[in-house]
Amino acid sequence: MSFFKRLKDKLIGNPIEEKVENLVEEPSTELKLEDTVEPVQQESSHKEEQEKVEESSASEVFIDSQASNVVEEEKQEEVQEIAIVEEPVKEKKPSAWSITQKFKAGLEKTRNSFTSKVNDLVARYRKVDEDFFEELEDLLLQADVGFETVMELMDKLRFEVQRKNIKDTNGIQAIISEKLVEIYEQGEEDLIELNMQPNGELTVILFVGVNGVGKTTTIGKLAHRLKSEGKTVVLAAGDTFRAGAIDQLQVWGDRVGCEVIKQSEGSDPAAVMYDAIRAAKNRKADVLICDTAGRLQNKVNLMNELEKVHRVISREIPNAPHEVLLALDATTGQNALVQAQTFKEVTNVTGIVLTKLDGTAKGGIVLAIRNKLHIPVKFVGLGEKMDDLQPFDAERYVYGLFAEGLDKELQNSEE
Ligand SMILES: Nc1nc2c(ncn2[C@@H]2O[C@H](COP(=O)(O)OP(=O)(O)OP(=O)(O)O)[C@@H](O)[C@H]2O)c(=O)[nH]1
Repeated sequence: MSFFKRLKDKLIGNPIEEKVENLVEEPSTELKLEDTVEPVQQESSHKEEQEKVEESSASEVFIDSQASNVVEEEKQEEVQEIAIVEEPVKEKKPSAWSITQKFKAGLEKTRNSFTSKVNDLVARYRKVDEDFFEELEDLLLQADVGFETVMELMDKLRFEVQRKNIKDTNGIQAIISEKLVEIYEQGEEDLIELNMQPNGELTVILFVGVNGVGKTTTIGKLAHRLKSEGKTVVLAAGDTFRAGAIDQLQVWGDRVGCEVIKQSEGSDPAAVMYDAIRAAKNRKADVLICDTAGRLQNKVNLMNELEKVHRVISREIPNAPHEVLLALDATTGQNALVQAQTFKEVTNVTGIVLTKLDGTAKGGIVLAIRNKLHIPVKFVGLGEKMDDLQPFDAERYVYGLFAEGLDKELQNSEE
């Protein structure tokens, strides 16, 4: 299958199949959205409306009107059918296209800065030559893509241009996109999924990262995501150091509808973890998400604290924590790489959550992180809303970088 056909399938999904899936899996969603007044669910309702708009704009571009009529009719039947079901279980799955739109919106700053410069370059040069490559190299470095990745990409581009005997700079964005996905995905496609425990066993996720990167917000968003998948989530307020951290997590717990296990400020985080594991097991929860303090100023303290927390958790549940997610703020650029290096030295980080990707024009940092640290970026923060935390997806990311340039290629790709 060609790159663009694969990209198209991924980005827009199959709207009709998605409707059928939602009908089978989540029969009570519409009732929940109409009948409840909780803030979380109101937000979901808003999200639904947004998705309808987004889906219809996707239809304009990619789906013929007949297919979208079928979807519309099915949707109406669905509302009538499910009005009699009472207990909501899961939220309706967002469509593939609505997730793609989130990446597009979240990467707007990067697109406006980096991609518009690429467009200028293409307009100025018209012909692919060494000077063109050199300027492109500079642009990629400015977008924080990282030296090694840029070099690898440039080698691949030169090779491809030669192989296909490409002379014209038009369409170079499409080739850059293809090569970026290739570089990102090489050899490590499966690592984006969270390591969830089977058979209803408790999954423990430990969050680490310095203060201010958006750790608490991310924990709240992840809890919301897991809850909307039908999981029971408990939160552990393990940041007992920063003033207000416990209350802030409690606010998120209330918003999302999760129990928060906490002690007073200044208490031992390991003791909080112990209580939290007991509580989560008693409640037969599926997931326990643990906040921790991010004191980077003193590496020895940080190491001791995380070691103790680890020890307590794995004494209660062998092999836990199942994930250690490092929250990094994308707007801090290269500094995020330095933080990651330090955390990597003190604990076994299994994945990165890159927050505030929507707030930077240097979204290339995703590629630098992957290349420098060899730790998968599992989630990206694409905005402040509850559902703006998305599993990282290389194809959607690349689409977010070159959306306008790629739309034409996608439309022309084989059906
Ligand atoms: N635009 C945007 N803002 C975000 C994102 N993630 C978090 N934020 C915002 O960043 C700010 C800081 O997030 P918090 O979770 O409160 O982080 P903190 O309390 O300063 O510190 P920690 O919890 O220790 O990281 C808040 O205003 C969040 O709404 C994101 O992905 N995009």
